[in-house]
Order: sequence, then structure tokens, then C-alpha cells
Amino acid sequence: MLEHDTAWRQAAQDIVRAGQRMDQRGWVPATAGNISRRLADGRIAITRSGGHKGFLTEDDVIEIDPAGRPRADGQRASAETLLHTQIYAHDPRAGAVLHGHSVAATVLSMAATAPAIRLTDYEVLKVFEGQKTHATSIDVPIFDNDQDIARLAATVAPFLGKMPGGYVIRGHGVYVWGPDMPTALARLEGLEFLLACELERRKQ
Ligand SMILES: CSCCC(=O)C(=O)COP(=O)(O)O
Ligand SMILES: [Zn+2]
Repeated sequence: MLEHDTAWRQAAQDIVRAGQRMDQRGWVPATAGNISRRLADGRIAITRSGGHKGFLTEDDVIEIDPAGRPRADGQRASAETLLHTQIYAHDPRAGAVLHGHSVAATVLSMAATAPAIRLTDYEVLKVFEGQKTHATSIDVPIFDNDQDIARLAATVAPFLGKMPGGYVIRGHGVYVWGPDMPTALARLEGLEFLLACELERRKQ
């Protein structure tokens, strides 16, 4: 087994614990979801492809280069790696990216006819960057799902920098990020709470 330095092991532990948290909340069923961290020195740690994100070990976390290629031979990074690396490339402050497959994100995005899910007047909106009041709206864009991740990343690219609440892939799940893992997790929890609220409201 490779010997890793303290900073790497800390990042890997952040990812392992985030996977456990997302699993506890029901956001990473089966082998769904992926998680990454960018270290202060620029290294990027991401979950390997496949495997349950609630049962990760540090060995399930691999290093990729900024283009998304594993640094070591024989490793398979998340199939959605390019959706992580494009966030790091766009935002030098981004330190963690989370992707989950919740029921609310899946159902709402499949039912939606608009290009975004509009979240209005919720106190929890303040979890997102730059939001100071409930008296506002945030549009969470919905992108059509695509098995060609490079093509999906190209579709998402023009919206980077304009999505304080992250984004949703239709029938698939959410992407959220932040400067560090606690912030990214708080934003994910906030977004999932708001999507669950919207799902309840639309049932009424
Ligand atoms: C059964 S989930 C299908 C793949 C997916 O959407 C996902 O999030 C997990 O893919 P990964 O390669 O990161 O394990
Ligand atoms: Zn996915």
C-alpha cells in the first residue's frame, strides 16, 4: 500500500466521513454518488468508481490530475470526474465537491418542465454563498442527463459561477461544492432540505 502524507490522509478522511453522512441521509443509494477534495497544495482526491459511498475506506480515495486522469496506473476514478475537475478549474476557492442521488432531486427533476427549480422565500437559502435573506429566489438549473460526461460537462460549463445552489442532473442527482468539506456538506444538506420541501409542496 502507498504511504500517504498527513494532508492527504486528512482529505481522504474528509471524503470517507462525507460518504458516511450522505449514506445516513439516503443520498447515495447502491453505488451512487461521488466525492472529491482539493488539497491546499492543489492535489485532487476523489472516490474511485463503483463501490458504496457509505462504506469507503482511505484506499477508495485516489489522486487525479487537474484533467481528471488518475496519477497511478490501474486506478479508475469516478465516472463523473470531469464534473468535479471543471468546478476546481473554474473556481480557485473550491475545495470540495459532492454529488448525490436523492429521491427529491430525482423526482423533482423528472417532473420539471422549466429549465430550473426555483427556490423562493426559504430561510435555509442563506446556506448558499452570498445569500443574506430569505426574501430572495435561487434557480437551481436542471441539465438533461447524459452518459457522455465530457459532453455533460460542456453543457454545464457556461453556468459555472452562476449557480449558488449547485445544479441538478435530470433523473440523476445534484452537484454542490464549497471551499471546504464542512461548507460543501452544509450546502448539500441545505439544498436537499429545500428540494424535499418543494417535493412536499408540489404534492399538496
Ligand atoms: C448506480 S449509480 C450510477 C453511476 C453514478 O451516477 C454515480 O454517481 C456513481 O458513479 P462513480 O463512477 O462515481 O461510482
Ligand atoms: Zn451520479
